[in-house]
Amino acid sequence: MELFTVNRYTQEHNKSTKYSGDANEDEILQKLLQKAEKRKRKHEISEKEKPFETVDAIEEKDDAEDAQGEDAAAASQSDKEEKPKETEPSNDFQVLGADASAKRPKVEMVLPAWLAHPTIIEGGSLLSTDATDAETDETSIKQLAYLEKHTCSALKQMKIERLFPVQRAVIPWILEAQSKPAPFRPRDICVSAPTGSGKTLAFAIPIVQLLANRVECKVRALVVLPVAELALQVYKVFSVLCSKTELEVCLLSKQHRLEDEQEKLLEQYKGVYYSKVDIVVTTPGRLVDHLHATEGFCLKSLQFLVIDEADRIMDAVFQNWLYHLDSHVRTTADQLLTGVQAPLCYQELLNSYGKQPHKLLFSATLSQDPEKLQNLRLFQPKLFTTVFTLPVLPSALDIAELPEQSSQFIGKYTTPTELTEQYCVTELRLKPLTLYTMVQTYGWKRFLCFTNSADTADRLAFVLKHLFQGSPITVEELSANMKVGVRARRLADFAKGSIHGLVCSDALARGIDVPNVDIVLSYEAPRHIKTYIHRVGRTARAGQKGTAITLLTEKDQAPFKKMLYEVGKSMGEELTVSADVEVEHADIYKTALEELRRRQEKRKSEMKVEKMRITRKAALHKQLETGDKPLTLMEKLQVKTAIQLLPEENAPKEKKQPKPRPTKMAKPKRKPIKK
Ligand SMILES: Nc1ncnc2c1ncn2[C@@H]1O[C@H](COP(=O)(O)OP(=O)(O)OP(=O)(O)O)[C@@H](O)[C@H]1O
Repeated sequence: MELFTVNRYTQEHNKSTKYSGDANEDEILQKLLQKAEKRKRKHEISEKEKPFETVDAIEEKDDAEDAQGEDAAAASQSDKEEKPKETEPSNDFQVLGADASAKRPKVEMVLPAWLAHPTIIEGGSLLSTDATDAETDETSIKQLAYLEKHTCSALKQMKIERLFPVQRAVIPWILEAQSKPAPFRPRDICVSAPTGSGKTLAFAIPIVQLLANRVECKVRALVVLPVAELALQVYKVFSVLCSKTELEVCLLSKQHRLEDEQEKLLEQYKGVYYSKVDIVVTTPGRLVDHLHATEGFCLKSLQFLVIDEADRIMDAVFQNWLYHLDSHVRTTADQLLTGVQAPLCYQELLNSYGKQPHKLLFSATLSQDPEKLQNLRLFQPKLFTTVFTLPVLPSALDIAELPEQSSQFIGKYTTPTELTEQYCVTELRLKPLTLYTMVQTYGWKRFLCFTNSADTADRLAFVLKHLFQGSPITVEELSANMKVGVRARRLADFAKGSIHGLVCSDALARGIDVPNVDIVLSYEAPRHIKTYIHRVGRTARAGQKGTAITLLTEKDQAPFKKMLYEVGKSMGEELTVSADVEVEHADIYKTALEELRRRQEKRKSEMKVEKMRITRKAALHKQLETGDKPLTLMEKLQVKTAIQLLPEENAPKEKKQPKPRPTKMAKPKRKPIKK
């Protein structure tokens, strides 16, 4: 600072020799601050463009103030006094367009009444532990008059004796809403309940009961889930419920061939297509495939549209599936799924009665954003959510502000009461070793470990496999990079117990119901609270106890704490790992890391070669397609480089190369129906 002062203000310094160096510095600083303040105020005033107070007038005023005293504190004080005036609402008429950049008072978000005032799903623990409760158990399926015999017998087959709170709230409501005569159309519902609280049965039971007495087989219920694994899980639940009725359920997902699914969906008789199924469980992508490619796939009789993990499906575009579905569902111009909302006029209600599906949305992290929900054009929506009280005392935290709750419903992100949350602070470079040490120390036999990306999952699984070599613990990877079939096998092995730990990417964090997961580890702190809620929700399901542990670096701690705090959660207890144990395993860790480095290098060079091969093939392909047309200079160069990189390969045999067949949209193969 002294250097700066001497160089820039030598003259002043020489004149005012009576001041010490420090005092001079202070004075200059003060002047600079005042100048900055002046400039800032000038800017603010010019922005506001007050009609009766020009910038010059303000400058004069400032000068006068300066003359009164050089004290910067006083200047800032006067500034502070002026500020409230700026935010005071003016009673004057506002000239449109003249005040566009002026600061306006903050507008508070106001939720629609149905979101702000939900129906609360009461009920604490999912498991009945009370002895007296067991004797006079009103929740027992035998006591619930609204459950049909076939449902009770299916539930028994699933070893379910009581209904969970979300099921007790939602099932009778849907059954009653559907029993109303025309033109009373049931209100669409959104259900927000914790992970593992039994949401699947909450929509599956009423749908099966309401469709059980149908005469003609038509697609009357469509259940949409974000990933194939989830669709399979929900399909299994429907299959058991439908097995006691005449209803047919079908799974449409990328796990099967399109042609096989078409066979299962429809049959043709005298040129007319007939549906072979009543309930379709699918993913958005596969649904769009069938809407385009399956002739005769008709959704005009759709009575129920269930969107499970609704926030995930609404967040992603998924080939604009809702738009495609809309055109298949509507029968008249007004009955749009995504377009005009059905009017409340009696005659129009009567006309549209029974022609629009009853929409049922389910999620553990349902979006509060009315704009997103707007896309679905919900009819008079109703929200069911679980009771949720803020468990964190504000005094226990160093974060100053309480989360804003005014006019917002709380309970958006709820976790099961049986879940214990913990965290462990470690160094970034030691994370795999810490994880390994924890598994060894606590003897975990069924754990899931989530990473923020599929690549990290791959690398971590590799290191852990090396670390666990020779021990009875088996660890495998399960990520979106793998084929659906392999993922299914891994999950089955984990469920059987032949794999003890799965290292997963977040693609599988949602909805997957693997029984008896003891521990969910977050190897990396999740970036979003929703991800955290779904990850930890893989344990403590259906009333069982479970623990979630997050590995954090020093840097991760504050943002993670803030993220949890914003939804009224705390980080829980800290778990520590002995440094001695880490030191003990340092050698094998080092070897594992070296192995990983070697593998990564090998992969990198393999990828490079592969890239070149693809480039060369693409260039050759183009040459064949364009016939006599010569290659561009860039294409020639690409081919040349690729050939240089692959000396072992012979020169391309262009003429012998089969011409690639033009890709065609798959056409349904149908067997002729015997008369
Ligand atoms: N009434 C019940 N009694 C006992 N177990 C039940 C009951 N209802 C559901 N379950 C079991 O609870 C587990 C979780 O159910 P389900 O998958 O429907 O939860 P979910 O709320 O959809 O969870 P997520 O939000 O993670 O998808 C399943 O294994 C299911 O079989």
